[in-house]
Amino acid sequence: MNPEEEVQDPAAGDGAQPEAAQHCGLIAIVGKPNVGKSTLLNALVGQKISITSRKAQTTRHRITGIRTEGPNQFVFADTPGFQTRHGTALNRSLNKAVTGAISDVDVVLFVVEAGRFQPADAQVLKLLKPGIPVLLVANKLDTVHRRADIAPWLQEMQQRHPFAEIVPVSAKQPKDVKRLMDVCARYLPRQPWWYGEDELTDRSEKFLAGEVVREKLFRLTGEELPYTSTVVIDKFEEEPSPKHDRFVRIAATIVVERDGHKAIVIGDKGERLKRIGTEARQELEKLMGAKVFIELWVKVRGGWADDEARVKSFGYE
Ligand SMILES: Nc1nc2c(ncn2[C@@H]2O[C@H](COP(=O)(O)OP(=O)(O)OP(=O)(O)O)[C@@H](O)[C@H]2O)c(=O)[nH]1
Repeated sequence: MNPEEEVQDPAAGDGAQPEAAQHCGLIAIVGKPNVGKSTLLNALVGQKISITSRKAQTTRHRITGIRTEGPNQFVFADTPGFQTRHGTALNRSLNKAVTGAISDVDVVLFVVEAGRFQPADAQVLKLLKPGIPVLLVANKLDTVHRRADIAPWLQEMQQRHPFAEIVPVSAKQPKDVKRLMDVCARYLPRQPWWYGEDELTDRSEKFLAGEVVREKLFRLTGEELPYTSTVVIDKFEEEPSPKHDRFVRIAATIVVERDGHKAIVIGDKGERLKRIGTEARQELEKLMGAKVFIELWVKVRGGWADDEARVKSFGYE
């Protein structure tokens, strides 16, 4: 063949699959807060994409992670934990994001804690539409000490919903995650990939910057800070630099509800805020392959979770 005639498929990459053999589909991950959705997504994608934390409600946005392996491209939609105590504008916005994420997908992973089924789980299950296959992912299997206890529970779950399959896993066990991937692969329609083979997320670096700062904020303040605290990226600019291939300047504001929360974030002589900044910078430098300069501010905005317009202005639809 004349080399000039050779046509490269941009989505295919090296050693790629011919388009005709490609499978690709959208997989939604749903479940009540804290069941391990983000941990599972990160394990499925093979790299940290969504932000995890011990605190419930840390995932507020729909985040997609992408994994391409062999002929299969898995496109994952993470969803915010379903908040059952309704009321504030923030919670209404979270619930809307959950319902939005589960329509129009090829398969739903409904994540629960193995051996448990609580009213909040039932509420999420009620949102699932007929017609889309639902896999029951019974996570945190490692916390079930007597495996025999799980059999009656599995039977009970089969009564609750016509699950396409039940997959007990521990999101922290690579072999379980691989098994779950193999199950998911069966639900991907045969169609050309939507993304390049190496792409991991369609979120912008600016979005990831906000998520990384938020993760550090929650990790370093422990249980002291309510989840209504948030992070707004005010500036995200790439600047020319004589010393670095890439140099990115970021300014972010941590928005809290009370003066007392502001003091917690700042810490003794500003130590905590400084650590949040340093840890966020180090992680972003790795993620983006760039030198990063980050400046953090803390502002008090009382009751913002109750104010619909303000919730929108912070990027929650
Ligand atoms: N023992 C054990 N812990 C797990 C497992 N999967 C997740 N966890 C832990 O469960 C907690 C919650 O995990 P997340 O992944 O943040 O949960 P989430 O469902 O995304 O939570 P929201 O963001 O609140 O909706 C974290 O402390 C995880 O380390 C698992 O398989 N076994």
